[in-house]
Amino acid sequence: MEKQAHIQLTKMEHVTKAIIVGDPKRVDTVKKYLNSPIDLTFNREFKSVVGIYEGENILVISTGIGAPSTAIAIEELSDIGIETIIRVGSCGAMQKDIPLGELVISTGVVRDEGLTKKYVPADFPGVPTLSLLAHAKELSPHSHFGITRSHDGFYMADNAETERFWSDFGILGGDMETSTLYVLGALKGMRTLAILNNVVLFEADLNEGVNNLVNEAEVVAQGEKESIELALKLLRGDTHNGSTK
Ligand SMILES: O=P(O)(O)O[C@H]1O[C@H](CO)[C@@H](O)[C@H]1O
Ligand SMILES: O=c1cc[nH]c(=O)[nH]1
Repeated sequence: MEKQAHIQLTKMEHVTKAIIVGDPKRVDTVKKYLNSPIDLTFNREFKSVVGIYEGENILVISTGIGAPSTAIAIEELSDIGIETIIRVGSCGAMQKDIPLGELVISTGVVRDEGLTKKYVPADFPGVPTLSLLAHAKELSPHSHFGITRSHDGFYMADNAETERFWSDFGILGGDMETSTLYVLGALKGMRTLAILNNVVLFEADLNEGVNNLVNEAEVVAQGEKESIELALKLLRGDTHNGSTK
């Protein structure tokens, strides 16, 4: 099998489970939790490592920011035999009562980005795999479970207004990749879940929050740690026996 054009990976024996992250730097953070990790590739925004967590082979790969590069990663991961993907991402809270460093687990997603509509109309729901979601609730009952929104950017003039609009419907948090994961995952028969670490308080300064993440400020670093540990436990317990749901 030839290498996939962007992720530059080919099928690996007994590797069917993956963690995706936005930031290539987070791949190295997840790597610390794996036994016998092997650096694979770093092409464009797609950095990858494979290693073992409690006997399970786990591929970790970055997607970069946003729907297009995430869709490319998911397509190519599907082509190399990945069946289960958990996103370990960051988000901005869209409700006042979600503190920094707490986890938002997306039970469904508003598809407010452009890319997935090129695959399937907006009426198609963006939802995770029920068994992964139920297991996450069991392992992390204190996390915030609810609907999230994926978007295409922050710097539009009406961004604050748009966020308030969606917040009023009870949306918990915003990111840029979950809808792509859920929609493409469903279309491709993959098993998916998104776990998001809150790095920006609702209506607070985006720069400050995202800089906290970049600088590994303690409160968001703790959330990142929890999200990684939860994803690994879920992947470890994910016994799908060839079934996609
Ligand atoms: O931290 P990651 O996983 O990249 O997730 C969030 O952070 C980026 C924006 O700062 C977007 O990719 C958004 O989805
Ligand atoms: O506010 C935020 C922070 C991270 N990622 C987002 O998409 N939004």
